[in-house]
Amino acid sequence: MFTISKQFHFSASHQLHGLAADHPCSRLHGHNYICEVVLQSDTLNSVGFVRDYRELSDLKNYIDDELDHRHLNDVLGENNTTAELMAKHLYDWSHARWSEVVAVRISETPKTWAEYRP
Ligand SMILES: Nc1nc2c(c(=O)[nH]1)N=C([C@H](O)[C@H](O)COP(=O)(O)OP(=O)(O)OP(=O)(O)O)CN2
Ligand SMILES: [Zn+2]
Repeated sequence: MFTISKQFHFSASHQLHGLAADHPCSRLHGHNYICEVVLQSDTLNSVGFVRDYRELSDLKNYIDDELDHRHLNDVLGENNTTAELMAKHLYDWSHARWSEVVAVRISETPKTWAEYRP
């Protein structure tokens, strides 16, 4: 099995709901996010790629246009904007385009990662 991944960086604000009132993440705040998309395949194309990293540029465009420097609560509607749910959102978006996508990981801080892998 071959595994490749690529990271996409963006900055955005959010506010989590359902937490204790004194939880800092109940307040409006922001992160420098990293989205890492993971692709796997048993086979390689004629060049030797699972998929050309450059073919993932539509995800970069989506992140730049729809998520970067935006308020994620507005983008995701009523949904909470936890890292777990952001990973699921970006997995669904990516897997619909590239069948080799098996997981998406989201980092909000240098110490944290959340992964969605069905
Ligand atoms: N399982 C999850 N826990 C938390 C999430 C999340 O998305 N999933 N999100 C947050 C906050 O939005 C934010 O990520 C803060 O995280 P935290 O680790 O508390 O960040 P700090 O820099 O304040 O942590 P330190 O321990 O002070 O370094 C919270 N939890
Ligand atoms: Zn946060």
